[in-house]
Amino acid sequence: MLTVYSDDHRLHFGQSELVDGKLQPCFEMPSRADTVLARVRQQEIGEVIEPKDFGLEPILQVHDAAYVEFLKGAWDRWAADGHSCDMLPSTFPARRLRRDGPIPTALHGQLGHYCFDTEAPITAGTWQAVYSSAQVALTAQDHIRQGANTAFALCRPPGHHAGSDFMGGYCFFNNAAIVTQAFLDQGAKRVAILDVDYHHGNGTQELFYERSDVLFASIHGDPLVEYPYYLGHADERGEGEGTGFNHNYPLPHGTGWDGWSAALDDACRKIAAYAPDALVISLGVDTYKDDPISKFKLDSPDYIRMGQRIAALGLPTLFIMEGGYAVEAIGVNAVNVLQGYEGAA
Ligand SMILES: NCCCNCCCCCC(O)(O)C(F)(F)F
Ligand SMILES: [Zn+2]
Repeated sequence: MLTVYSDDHRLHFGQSELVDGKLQPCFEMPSRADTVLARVRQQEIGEVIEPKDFGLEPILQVHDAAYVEFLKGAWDRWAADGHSCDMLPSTFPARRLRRDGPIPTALHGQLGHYCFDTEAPITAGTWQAVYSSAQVALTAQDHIRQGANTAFALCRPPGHHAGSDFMGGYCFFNNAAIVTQAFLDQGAKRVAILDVDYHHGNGTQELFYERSDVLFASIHGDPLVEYPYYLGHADERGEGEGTGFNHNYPLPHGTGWDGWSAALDDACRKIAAYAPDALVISLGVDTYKDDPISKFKLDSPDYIRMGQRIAALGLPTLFIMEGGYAVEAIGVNAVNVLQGYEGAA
């Protein structure tokens, strides 16, 4: 299995994550990608290549142009104002404020407009890192377009919380959505996205919610008790054209393989019935029992089973790296999915 990876991820390392009222370096740190890459190499799962540059066009098929423009110029404006620390929002358009009113000209006003939480710090290298992360995903997708059955996009920063015009939850560009749209723009009739990250892929859901050419299925911590809190319930089944093409599996804290895999089996049945031309996996491994910010109980062998179950669908499959914060185990767990998929485990 081909892996696509870029060292540019290192340009993004937030020092300001607000955890229980105190700022600390972000859990979403460079060593995450380094550990996965080391495991990919040690297990010799396949070639590792740098991304090609597909430009901004595929990103603009998913993300709002003004949002992209803001992201591209944000740090320079922040630095010009004399700042050198991470750029974080502090004011957001909550209910009954004008969310679709005039976008403020003030930098802080724009920042709050384009964020849904304080968990996507913009740093000096963030733009380059997120641009390259999207190119990593697009290069892996291109490998499948050219006939491969599968590929692994070792993306960092992740993407599934990013919507058309907002960042949040360590995410800026929605890599899974960008490659899904690329499949469709290249002629695919239907694409399924299976999000196995511990957190609901609110951005991915939002992007395709009213469409029937993308089926979205997500297995995640129940939003009643888990981030992102405000989307991801089972009653969210899509809207208009998209009704019936969105499937959420919210699960309680403490869920282990038995409960988790029952949801996986149901999601796979729905994906098989949908008969997509391609399958995109938002591969987060923060479902792991020792993950510092998550509360499921999967263990490393479970990720092999996860890969085997996904392989049984017999679809061209593109793995997109999302979350996972137990850095010592992230390599084994992520690559276990890939090896389980390939039957090598
Ligand atoms: N007390 C709740 C703190 C929540 N902090 C933010 C969690 C973000 C999770 C990001 C992720 O793992 O879903 C991604 F895949 F996008 F990286
Ligand atoms: Zn997550």
